[in-house]
Amino acid sequence: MAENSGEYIISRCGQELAEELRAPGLRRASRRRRLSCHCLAVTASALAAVGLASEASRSFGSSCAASRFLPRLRIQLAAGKAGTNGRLPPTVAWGPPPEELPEELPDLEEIAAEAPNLRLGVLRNFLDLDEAALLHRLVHHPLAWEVKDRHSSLAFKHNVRRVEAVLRESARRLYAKLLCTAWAVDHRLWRSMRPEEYVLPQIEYIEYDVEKIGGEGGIGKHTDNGSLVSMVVLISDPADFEGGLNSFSGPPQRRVPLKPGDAVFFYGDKCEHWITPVTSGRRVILQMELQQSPQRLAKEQEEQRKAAGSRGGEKSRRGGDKRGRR
Ligand SMILES: O=C(O)CCC(=O)C(=O)O
Ligand SMILES: [Fe+2]
Repeated sequence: MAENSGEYIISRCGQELAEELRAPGLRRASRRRRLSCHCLAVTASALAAVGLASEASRSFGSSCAASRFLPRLRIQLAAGKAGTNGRLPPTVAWGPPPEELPEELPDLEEIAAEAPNLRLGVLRNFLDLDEAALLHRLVHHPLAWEVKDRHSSLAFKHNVRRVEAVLRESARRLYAKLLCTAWAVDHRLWRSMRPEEYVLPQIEYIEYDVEKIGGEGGIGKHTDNGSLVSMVVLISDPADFEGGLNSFSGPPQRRVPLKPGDAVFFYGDKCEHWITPVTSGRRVILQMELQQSPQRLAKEQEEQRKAAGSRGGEKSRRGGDKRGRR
């Protein structure tokens, strides 16, 4: 196995990373030197983050400065589909640094529920005006792309652009703040993220613009399937729209009015949520979901299949009456 091939790197990073790197594609592409600079940089930083900095620079050259990325992020290259310039930026995994504990979050307001998984966390003034302005600018960047991936059974009227790649590349401090805070909130409220596992962050700029949509905006009751931690931050002025109140199933059912910059965190996969219709104006939010790894999802589904089998063929949770968003 040649030292500088993707295969070598993959063998050093272990089976899980190999799957995420989609080994054959990476090997072919790196041999022909046809991976985009962006992909190379992400790959290089992935290697640096798992302690293979010298391999990263040997394999991809010093032009892909691994140090451009936050060293505490464990990064992996995942699937790329058609999108920006015919390719979507790769999904990049994140895992909490094993040796660090999350911040204490003294300002976190906890909103109780009967079941621990339905607890909510609110951080007032989580993002400031400059951070909101940065988001309004970056959403027009070529690394942000439009998605239409909501489940067909879900009632929604809004426009969505994915921004995790542009945040990772151009607003690293903000990107790290979102992830580290979500990790800390999870640690306090649900402990759904396991320290040795990674998550796949999906960050979306979502706009409900009644004029643009040609009617009321909104999203019906749903769960964010596979999301261990979901976050919604209001980044427009409530004076600019009517309706759009964040609501969560209980017991007890809760409504969480947000002011600009306020964030609400919830266990997306478990806690049903929706907003009241946006009846006029324009409401904009930043939403983040920390999706569980495909390995964990497969394991969970297998356990559910087994449990359903032992209960005599009852439908699995995901195959039941959940209104999955995707
Ligand atoms: O607009 C919101 O506040 C919530 C959006 C949401 O839950 C979603 O897009 O999954
Ligand atoms: Fe949602």
